[in-house]
Amino acid sequence: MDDQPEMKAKNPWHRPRIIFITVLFVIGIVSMVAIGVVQNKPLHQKYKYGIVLDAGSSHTSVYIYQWPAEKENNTGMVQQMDACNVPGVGISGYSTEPNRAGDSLKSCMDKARSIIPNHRHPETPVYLGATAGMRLLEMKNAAASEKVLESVERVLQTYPFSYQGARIISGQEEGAFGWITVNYLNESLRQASGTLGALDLGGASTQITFVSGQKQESPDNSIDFRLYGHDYHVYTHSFLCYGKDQVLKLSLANEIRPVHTKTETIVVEDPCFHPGYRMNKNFQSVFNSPCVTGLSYPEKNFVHMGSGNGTKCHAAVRKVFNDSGCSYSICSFNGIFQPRVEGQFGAFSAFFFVMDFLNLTTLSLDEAKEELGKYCATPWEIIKQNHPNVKEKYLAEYCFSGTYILTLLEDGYNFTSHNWQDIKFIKKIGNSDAGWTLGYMLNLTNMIPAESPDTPPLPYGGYVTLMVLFAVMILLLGLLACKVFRRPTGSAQKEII
Ligand SMILES: Nc1ccn([C@@H]2O[C@H](COP(=O)(O)OP(=O)(O)O)[C@@H](O)[C@H]2O)c(=O)n1
Ligand SMILES: [Ca+2]
Repeated sequence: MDDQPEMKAKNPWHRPRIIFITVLFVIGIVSMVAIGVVQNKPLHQKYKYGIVLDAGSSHTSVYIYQWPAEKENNTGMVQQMDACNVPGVGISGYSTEPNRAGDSLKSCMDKARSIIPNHRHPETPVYLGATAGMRLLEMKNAAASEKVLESVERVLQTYPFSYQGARIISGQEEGAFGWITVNYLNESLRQASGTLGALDLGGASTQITFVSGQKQESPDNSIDFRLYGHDYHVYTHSFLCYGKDQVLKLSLANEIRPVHTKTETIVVEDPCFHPGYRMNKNFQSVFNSPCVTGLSYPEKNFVHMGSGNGTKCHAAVRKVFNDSGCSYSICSFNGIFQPRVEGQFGAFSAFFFVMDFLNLTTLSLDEAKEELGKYCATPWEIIKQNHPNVKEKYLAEYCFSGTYILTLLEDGYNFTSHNWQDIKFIKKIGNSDAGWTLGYMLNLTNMIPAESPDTPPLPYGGYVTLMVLFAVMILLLGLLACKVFRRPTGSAQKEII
C-alpha cells in the first residue's frame, strides 16, 4: 500500500494519459451538445403557404399566410406573410361586366405567385370568400352574382396553386372566423378563459361575436366550438345592411324622403357632413341598394348639403336602429337577441380605420363624443386643407362614420361609458391583420384541432439550454474529479523528493 504513490510517480505515461482522457472527455461533451443542437433544429426552416382572398363590398384584399411545415397544429404558428389590395372596387361592383371581376385580381395574384417559392405552389391552397356586397348582389340579381363568381373562379384557376373554391360566406361564418382569428393570434385559445370578443365593421355588414355566459335564447346566434381541448359557447350576429356605406345610404334616404316632394331643386341638409360641404348627387346612388327601400327616382338629382352638427347627426343615425319589438329577454336592435356584452373586445376593419383617422381610439366614450362633435362642426374647407392627401369622397364621410360607430356601439350593442375601455381598436395582432380570413383558412385546412395536440414537454430553446447546462456541469465535475485524482499523487511526489 505504502509504495503505490511511488509506482504512479515513476510511470512516465501517467500525465499523457490524464491529458488524453480529459481531451476525450471534452470532445465527448462538445459532440453531445453539437448533436443535440443539430438534431433538433431543422437546418432550413421549411414553410408552407396559404392564400385567402377577402372579397369585401368595397374592395378585395389578398392575404398570404405562412407557417412552419412541421408545426401546423400549434396555436400562433400561422402568420400573415403579405397582404395585397386589389385595385378598384369590390367584385360585386362588376355586376354589369363580370369578366372584369376576375381580371381585377390578377396583379395581386401575380404578386402571390412571385413571393411564394415555386416548389410550394402546387400544394398552396387558395380560397376566395365574398362577404356582404355579394350577399346583397345575390339578393338583387342572383344571375349576376353567379357570373361574378364564375369570373373570379376562372382567373384563380389559371394560377399554379391548389384552387379550393370561391363562394359567398354567411354572416355567421364571417363573425365566427373573425373571432377565431383574433383569439388564435392572441394565443387565448389554449387557456380556456379570457377570450377576446370580435367586432368587425365592413361597408355592407357588421359582426359582433363574443363568449357569453348568459343563456343563449336564439339558436341562430349561437355557435359551439371545441378548440385545443376547450369548449366555447359563442354568441354571434351579422347585421346585413349595417356596414358603414349602407347605413350612410339608409340615413340619407331618411333625410331625402321628407323633402323630395316639396321643391323642384331638392336640397338635403345633412348634420353628418361638414358645414360648407355641397355636392350634387343622384337618387340612384342612394336608392340603388336592396338595403334601401321605398322611393326610387333614378333620374332625379339632389344637393347634399352639410350642416355639421354632432348632436343632430347622432339623432339622425339613431333612426336606422329599430328599438321596438324584442321577443327575447334582451336585444341589441331590430329585434335581434343579444346578451349583455362581456369581456374584452377587439374592434377591427372600419372600426379601426375610422377611429384611428379621427384619433379617438384611446379616449373615453364622453371624450370621443366631444371630440367628434368638434370635428363634425369644422368647416369643409378647413378639413380639406388639413388632409390634402385623402380622397375627398372618403374625407367627407368620417364625421358620419365616426358618429355611426359610436351610436352602433352604445345604442346598438349597449356598450356604456363603464365598459368602453374594454373595446380595443386594433388593425393587427403581431404581423397579421385582424379579420375573418385567417380563421377561415385555419378551419378549412384543419389547423385548429378539437383536442390539444401533444407537444414536447420542453420547447426547443429550453431543451438546448438544459443540454448545455448539463454538459457544463459534467465538464466541471470531470475537471474537479481530475484534480482530486491528481492531488495525492502530487503530495506523494513531494514527500519522496
Ligand atoms: N383604409 C381603409 C380601408 C377600408 N375602409 C372601409 O372599410 C370598409 C371595409 O368593408 P368591406 O369592403 O370589407 O365590406 P364588407 O363586405 O365586409 O361589408 C369599407 O367601408 C371601406 O370603405 C376604410 O375606411 N379605410
Ligand atoms: Ca369585410
